[in-house]
Amino acid sequence: MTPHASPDDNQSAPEPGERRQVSRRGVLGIAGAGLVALGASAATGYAAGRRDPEPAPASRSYPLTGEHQPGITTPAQDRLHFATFDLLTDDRDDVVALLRAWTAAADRMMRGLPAGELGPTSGPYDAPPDDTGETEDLDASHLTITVGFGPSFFTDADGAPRFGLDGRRPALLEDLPHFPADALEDARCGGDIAVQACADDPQVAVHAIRNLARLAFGTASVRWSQLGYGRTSTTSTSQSTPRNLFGFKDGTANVKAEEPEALEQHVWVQPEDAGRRPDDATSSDPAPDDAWLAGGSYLVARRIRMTIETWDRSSLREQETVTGRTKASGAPLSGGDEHTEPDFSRTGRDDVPLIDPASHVALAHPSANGGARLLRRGYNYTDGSDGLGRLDAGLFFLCYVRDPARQYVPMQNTLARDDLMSEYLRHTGSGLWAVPPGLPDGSTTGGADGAYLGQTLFET
Ligand SMILES: C=CC1=C(C)c2cc3[nH]c(cc4nc(cc5[nH]c(cc1n2)c(C)c5CCC(=O)O)C(CCC(=O)O)=C4C)c(C)c3C=C
Ligand SMILES: [Fe+2]
Repeated sequence: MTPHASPDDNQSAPEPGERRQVSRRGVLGIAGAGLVALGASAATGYAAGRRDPEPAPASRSYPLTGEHQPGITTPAQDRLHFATFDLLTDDRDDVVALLRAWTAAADRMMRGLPAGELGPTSGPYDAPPDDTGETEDLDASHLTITVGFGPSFFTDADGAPRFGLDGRRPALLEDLPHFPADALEDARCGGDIAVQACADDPQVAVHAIRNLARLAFGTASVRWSQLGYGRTSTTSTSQSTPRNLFGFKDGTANVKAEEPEALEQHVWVQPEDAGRRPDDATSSDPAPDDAWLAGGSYLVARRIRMTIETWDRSSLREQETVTGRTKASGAPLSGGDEHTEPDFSRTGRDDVPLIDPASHVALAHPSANGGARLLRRGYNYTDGSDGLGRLDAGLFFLCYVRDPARQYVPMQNTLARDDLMSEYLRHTGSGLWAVPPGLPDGSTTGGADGAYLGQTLFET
């Protein structure tokens, strides 16, 4: 489906949990029929009593509610707009009001509705519209919005608590350590709040972030953002494996939605994790009061530039050795097909291992990481060229884990130190956020009583 194709041109069959829906304009057309009868006209400058449409039956739409936030195990969509925000206020009530407003808007946009109740053209003529309008003729396009809180959300630069959240910061939510060869740019790191918007239409993903930024005006501002295309992972067995910009299948051995035990073990923060400190913690501080995160997860983002031109001049043999898999089918070099488990003990001529022990797959495999796995959800990115005619392109690596200190940090240390692939990579952006659980099924959003993302942090 092209970005502006008719919503009837569904790109994919409905997924489990999907709703059927018409486009925003279609939904509003139904609601707006009454407006015509009332003689209402946007040109007169009045929004004459538009009803908030019923929860729209949707195609290509996922619900915001559920035990976990959407956008984690949801089948990875093809487009990403990721943004981080810094809060401009010291007032806890302002933060809660922002989270309420964002939740209501996210709920609406994920249903394929405008961000606000009036929409782009039916509000007061002399006020800014409560939706920016560029998705008027588009459906929900599988939009998911996922929100996380960074270390700086909880504590300021001097370590003092913010927003009355004393003791509420999970001990595992620390700035990531420096890794060998990191080339991080400050303007692509951190942020009090991260928002991941994924959709199958780039205009829908960008619209979501744009409207959340508009709603945040005066309370939070965008710190940095990243567009991504071409998912580089599969989060469901129903999906085919895509390719990254090195041309290799990426996402084969990912944790998938159909592995409930693996998700509990590797992705979802468990109730018994409350109060946990990293294994190397020496602090005598009291255990954190972080039971609010149960059912949530941790999100790691890394903007990884690939030195494409160097890669493109390397031989196929070198590319496959570095990766540990074949370029054609994605099968491990030890044999079999894409989904065959790698056999690291298998040797070839002169007893040399068929999979190089320093290959990416050998070093990222659970057997080299104490059994740790990640739920990867990355995207390709291309941000034009640098001043030297080289593509500024790579992988915007996103992963969700239950414990960043035990899962991501040691793996990244190993890869940065020993991975043959690291010669072709440069990490330029980074961040870690705690992603609160989802909204209970059946919750309503909006208004003073509505449920909101992060409610367990502020109200339990
Ligand atoms: C710290 C974690 C990881 C980073 C950073 C990372 C970067 C990165 N990866 C590729 C390409 C591939 N990765 C593959 C597998 C794979 N990668 C990680 C972790 C990180 N990758 C894991 C945990 C795994 C799975 C290992 C396993 O269980 O076997 C693959 C193989 C196909 C697959 O299973 O997905 C490729 C290809 C790039 C290009 C890259 C940075 C730009
Ligand atoms: Fe990888």
